[in-house]
Amino acid sequence: MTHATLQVALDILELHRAVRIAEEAVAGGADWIEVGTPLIKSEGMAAVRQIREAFPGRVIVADMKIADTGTVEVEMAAKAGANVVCVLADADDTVIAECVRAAHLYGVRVMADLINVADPVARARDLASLGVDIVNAHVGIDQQMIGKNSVDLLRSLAGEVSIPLAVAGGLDASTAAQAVSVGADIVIVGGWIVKSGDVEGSARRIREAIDAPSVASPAKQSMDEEIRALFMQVSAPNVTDAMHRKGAMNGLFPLTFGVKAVGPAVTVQSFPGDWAKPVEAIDVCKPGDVLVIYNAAATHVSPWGELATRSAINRGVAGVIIDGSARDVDDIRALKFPLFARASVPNAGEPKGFGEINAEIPCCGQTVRPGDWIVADESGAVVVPKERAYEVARRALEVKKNEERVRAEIARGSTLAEVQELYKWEKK
Ligand SMILES: O=C(CO)[C@H](O)[C@H](O)COP(=O)(O)O
Repeated sequence: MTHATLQVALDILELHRAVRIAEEAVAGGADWIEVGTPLIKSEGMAAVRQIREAFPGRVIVADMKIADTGTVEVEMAAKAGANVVCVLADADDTVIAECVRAAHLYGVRVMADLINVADPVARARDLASLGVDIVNAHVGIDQQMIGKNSVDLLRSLAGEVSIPLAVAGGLDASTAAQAVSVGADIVIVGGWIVKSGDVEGSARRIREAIDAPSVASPAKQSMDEEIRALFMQVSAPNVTDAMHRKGAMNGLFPLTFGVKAVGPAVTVQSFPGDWAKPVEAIDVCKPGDVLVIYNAAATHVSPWGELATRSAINRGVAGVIIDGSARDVDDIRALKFPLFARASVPNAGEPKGFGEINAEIPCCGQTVRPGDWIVADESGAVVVPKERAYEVARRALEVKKNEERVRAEIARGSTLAEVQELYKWEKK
């Protein structure tokens, strides 16, 4: 049976939480405990000391990401109780050599992190000859958000060096198993375990996956399918959080409930009382599109109602957003169609035909271009520029994951201020 080492990366800021999370991860089957870079930056070597004290028999990894002064940094981590110390593979050879010398003096190992290295295979060979003990095929969190993949990086290294290979970056149970089948000796998992609402269960699922790796690879999706699948897993608030609190439409309300609209925008520029372009635009939509209608914020007349909704359902339209009003709301609710507007009003106006389909439009304080992504739920609607849709969707999922563990800790009786140490982190 394969036995890869499972290293849990404590990538969190609060030390008191890190200890508990590590206990749960170890109970779920984690072997090594990594004091993650964010924890080291937040708490310093005290974090390494405390984790060492709490886990006397475990291998402790200090993810120092050393870039300079190799001796000093390896020494401080080793003296605090680390068994493995991480250096940036991109650091100068003099730094690597100093790390290796200091590691030998203190009886610890050096792991080199290949994050952002231009030629990972050549650099991994150099590192092995400089005396590094482990190389880590690591794709960083920001790089993951644009689709870079640590298993691909690991694959390129397999068989190229004789020292152990670690892998890190966005791994879950399925990709951890793939990593082991590609040749990983050490599987490093952060977010998927430590941000989970059930840390022990998540660690156990990874443990089981890497102990009996299956090589089945998931069916390939198109980029749009992937973006939609990601956005369907998150909420509109997760999305605006992922965009640094941007993108939300103001003054818009859900007129139907318990439904969500996700999809690329088909836009409509229209005028109050003129419902021709909004209705014609239904026939321009592809299944899964969201119709976004600028109707000059009018609240005295509606360009949308039940018959338009039934037509939109026939076309597979994912939802409608109106900077203006809608009517027949009772019928539309019964149809469970996602509809968002400023107001409801019974007047319909006339189909005159002014306006434009698929032009850039203003909508509730945002600019929407055809193809920009819309995520709308009962909290409201967010527009995501099409160029950043994949990245924002990935980041929104991270936001959601971050909330899972916090939610679990609140369920155990903590408050949000306690969990996040709000007072400590107030801006000074
Ligand atoms: O070193 C790191 C970030 O720089 C992380 O520890 C590593 O990427 C693992 O975390 P995750 O599984 O969340 O990607």
